[in-house]
Amino acid sequence: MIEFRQVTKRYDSDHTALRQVNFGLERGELAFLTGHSGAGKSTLLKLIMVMERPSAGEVIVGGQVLNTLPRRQVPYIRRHIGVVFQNHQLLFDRTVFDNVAMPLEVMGTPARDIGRRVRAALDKVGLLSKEKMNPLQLSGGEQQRVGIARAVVNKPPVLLADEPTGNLDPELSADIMRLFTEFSQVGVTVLIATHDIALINDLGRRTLTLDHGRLVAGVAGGRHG
Ligand SMILES: Nc1ncnc2c1ncn2[C@@H]1O[C@H](COP(=O)(O)OP(=O)(O)OP(=O)(O)O)[C@@H](O)[C@H]1O
Repeated sequence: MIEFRQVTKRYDSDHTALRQVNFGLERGELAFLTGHSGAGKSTLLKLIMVMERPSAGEVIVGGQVLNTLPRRQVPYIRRHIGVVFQNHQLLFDRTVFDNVAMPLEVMGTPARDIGRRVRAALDKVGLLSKEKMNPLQLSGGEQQRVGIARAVVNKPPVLLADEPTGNLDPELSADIMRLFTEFSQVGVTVLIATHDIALINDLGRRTLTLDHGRLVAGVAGGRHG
């Protein structure tokens, strides 16, 4: 579902963020992406989201080579990629329902489908009863779950998360990871960038480790230690 072939990303002559990175993630695979600050994790996620383009090599998502994708097609690719951020990026002047509905409204989904799909996503993350609330009235863990509902409301085949448990205690982090695992079980390819080694070791999933832009480990089923 996601494939990197000899991918190098150079921002300028002094900043090479990724060096000849190779890996592939299958449909329904859940993997972690880790490495020191500045190792290139965010850059790798941005290449998948087509927020950046590679300097060399190929990034392939869902069989589509993204390098040469015309700019006007970028929004269509992005619809297939749900993204969860550490700081939720929720709008605090809208209800929980309206926050989750946003991607569907952007896509022009008919109003009669929006209600059904938003409620299905909120139900999935256990927040159906809070749809009319303002995100500010929710706890940090609940806000993060609203962010996850918004990321999956249009059923993307790929889900990316950048430090999704950064501000949460271990119990809430485990809840969030359970959700990600459930999405992978229904075929979503999930890639989670994190510094949280405990989280990684708990799940015993494949870990892609970056070190100064190079992929140094990415063994299937490998544990990080
Ligand atoms: N827009 C940019 N222009 C120039 N250099 C950049 C740009 N974005 C990132 N870099 C550089 O690329 C390298 C990788 O950065 P990146 O943000 O991908 O790392 P990261 O692993 O996500 O770090 P962190 O864990 O701190 O978020 C760093 O040296 C960074 O300074």
